[in-house]
Amino acid sequence: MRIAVMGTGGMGGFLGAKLAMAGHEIIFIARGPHLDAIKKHGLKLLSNAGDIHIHPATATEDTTEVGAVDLILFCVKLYDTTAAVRACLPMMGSDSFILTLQNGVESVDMLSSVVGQGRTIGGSIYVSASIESPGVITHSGGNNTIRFAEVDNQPSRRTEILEDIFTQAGLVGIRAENLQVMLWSKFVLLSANAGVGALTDRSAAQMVADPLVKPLLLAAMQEAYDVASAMGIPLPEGVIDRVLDVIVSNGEKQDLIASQCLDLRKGRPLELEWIQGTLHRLGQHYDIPTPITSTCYAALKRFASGRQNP
Ligand SMILES: NC(=O)C1=CN([C@@H]2O[C@H](COP(=O)(O)OP(=O)(O)OC[C@H]3O[C@@H](n4cnc5c(N)ncnc54)[C@H](OP(=O)(O)O)[C@@H]3O)[C@@H](O)[C@H]2O)C=CC1
Ligand SMILES: CC(C)(CO)C(=O)C(=O)O
Repeated sequence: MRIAVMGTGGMGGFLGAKLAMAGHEIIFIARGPHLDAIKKHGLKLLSNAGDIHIHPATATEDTTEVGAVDLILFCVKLYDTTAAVRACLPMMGSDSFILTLQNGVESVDMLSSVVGQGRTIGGSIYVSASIESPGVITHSGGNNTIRFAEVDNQPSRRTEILEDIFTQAGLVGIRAENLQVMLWSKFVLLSANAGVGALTDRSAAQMVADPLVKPLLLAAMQEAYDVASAMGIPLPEGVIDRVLDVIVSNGEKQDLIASQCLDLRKGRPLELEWIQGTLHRLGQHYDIPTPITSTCYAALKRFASGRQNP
């Protein structure tokens, strides 16, 4: 397949490298020194599961020179969404579709408002990956599972294709039965991990192992669960236990550290508005108290635009 990776960072670099190894034609959309390094030296993925070096790698910032692709993996930070989705338009032919792997629960709607309904599939992924240095991605943990669903929740040729390409690339691609349940199940993990993790500077497994922090993590997960329930999203009852299983079974070496925690350490902008901000606002709207989430939101807000000297 001809696949464009819009945003070759932690997530896009990880997935793009895996799919390139499986034989797909990957066009890495990147910018700045990272783009220069990929053009010169290729893209390196450093991972406990085995390092990969894609060299030469096709990379560009200019999406008008790419032509139509079959699939776009949408992997930019939420604050870059509007500009990046507009830049996807020149790469979209009549059958092209987008799989968004952005965190949060609003990405599909944000993309659809630009590319039109029915072009975007929602996805969620349970891995930790980040840009180590220009041209180099580190994959530090997670279970390599990617779930995805059409907006109407129906199986489709497109979800079959995604199952095939991810599985052939050594990942686990699973069609979810319900988009909102899929997104909110991850949001239960993400909002707690990203909020309490960034405030305490800890990975998920470290928080679970700390008797002072674990109750905060669990309370934050419960808040997301309660907001979802108030919205009528039927999350399975044992979802928090399942999330804890994912965290604990990964162990220290394959630990899930929140990308927001890594971004805070590096002084980068945060996705706070679409994670803690969204949950805080929904809690207020549905009259569900979210004290842990709202505290994280308030405390992290001054770092949301990034810091000059981290
Ligand atoms: N990293 C992770 O472990 C996980 C991340 N996610 C989600 O995936 C999404 C991506 O996160 P992550 O991979 O961490 O982000 P990164 O910041 O690592 O990567 C995004 C990359 O896209 C580049 N970019 C942004 N806009 C453009 C553009 N218009 N043209 C070219 N390049 C562009 C950025 O460049 P620049 O640096 O110059 O801004 C950056 O290199 C987020 O929503 C995140 O929450 C989900 C699961 C896990
Ligand atoms: C690591 C993980 C899976 C959960 O926090 C994530 O999606 C993120 O932090 O971006």
